[in-house]
Amino acid sequence: MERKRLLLPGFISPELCEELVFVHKSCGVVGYRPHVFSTTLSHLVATNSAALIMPFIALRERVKEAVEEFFDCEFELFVEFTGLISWTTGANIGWHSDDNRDYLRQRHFSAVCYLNTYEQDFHGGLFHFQDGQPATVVPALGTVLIYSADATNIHSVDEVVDGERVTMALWFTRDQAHDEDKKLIDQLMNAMPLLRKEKDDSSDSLMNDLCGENYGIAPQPSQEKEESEGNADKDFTMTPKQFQSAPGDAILRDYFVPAPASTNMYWVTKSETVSSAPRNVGCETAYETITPNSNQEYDVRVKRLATLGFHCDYEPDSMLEKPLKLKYHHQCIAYEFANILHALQVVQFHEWRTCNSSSMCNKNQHEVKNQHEVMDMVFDHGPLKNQHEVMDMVLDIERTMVKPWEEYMRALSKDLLQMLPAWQNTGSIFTR
Ligand SMILES: O=C(O)CCC(=O)C(=O)O
Ligand SMILES: [Fe+2]
Repeated sequence: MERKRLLLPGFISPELCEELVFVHKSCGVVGYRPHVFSTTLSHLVATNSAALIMPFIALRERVKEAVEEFFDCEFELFVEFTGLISWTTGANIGWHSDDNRDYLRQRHFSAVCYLNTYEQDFHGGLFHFQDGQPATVVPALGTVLIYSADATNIHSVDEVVDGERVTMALWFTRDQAHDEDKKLIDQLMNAMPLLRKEKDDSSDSLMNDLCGENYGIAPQPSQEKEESEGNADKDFTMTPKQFQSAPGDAILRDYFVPAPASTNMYWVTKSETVSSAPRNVGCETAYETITPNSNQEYDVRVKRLATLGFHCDYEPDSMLEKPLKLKYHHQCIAYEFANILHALQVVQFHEWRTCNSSSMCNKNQHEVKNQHEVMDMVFDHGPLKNQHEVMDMVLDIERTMVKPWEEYMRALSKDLLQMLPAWQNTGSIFTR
């Protein structure tokens, strides 16, 4: 019988699953159907977060190779779509095949990568094939499900009844005209500020720092010396040896500060509501969980921050894209974020790295103190001396949260800048 589906448990490491969930929870927008959120690679590039495509690249390539091997079509496929998709309470999909619309006919194979686990992270959301085996797929962190996108694989997904079900969806095509890589490479070449033709001396200097001699940019010792002296009081999170010439803040910000998409892409409306304007929601409004309540409208970024205890006062239309400060419960935090997306990325990054979820925390329990516990200790308990110590450790948001995030983004940016010329030359996105 012709092969039509394959289940690969444990295909993705727990660490990578958690990293991709971090990307989704800090960058995702409202999806194509109610209760669904999505993060496409092209959206990451468009919101000045191109570095965050890096965690996808090797996995995307490995899944493509697994699909080609299983369906015996080595070197014939192109990735047509890559995206993180999450389903919250109420989301479901009835019987369908993945190529069931005229504009989807180019989709030949599907891969669903499960990034979290049934009955641990969400309830409901089981996957079913209409006929054949397996009849039901139970989503489990790290599992990849591969199937042909045609009518031999009619499937459905039960309604999610609680929590947030996160996947990476990939579609593959034999039709080069629908190759996602080419479009992404073009978009990257236009979006990366330091690769633009009009780049100035300071961007050359940053390129040198990030990429060494890969770009053939001559070092500028005298200028570097001046710059590093001029920025002597600034710590850009690199050791002096790695990073002798600190670039100007403006360039660094160009690199790392995300640029939000339009507000309506983050705004979840009541499905019944047709045209009401977004409500002005103050920071005291309770947003305990991402699980949407059909009676509420909300900005998904504000809600995700609130889920982790961080609140901001804002006017939906104007303030979120401007510099803003957060409160942790009722305590003001002095650090000013460039915009709400910046705040969300930093907070979600810290949550991921100090997380309470599966693998990492189990491994590092004695080393990593849960953010919430520490914060609660700061504000509610403990002798004053200890409070000060903990305050020093935690409330210095810039040092404990912003800088580690910058360091992570810098490392990814470096990898991206190093890969981009090869991607451009070959017209395809690959790691090796
Ligand atoms: O998330 C899943 O398990 C499958 C989703 C699906 O069928 C689709 O997006 O077409
Ligand atoms: Fe589907």
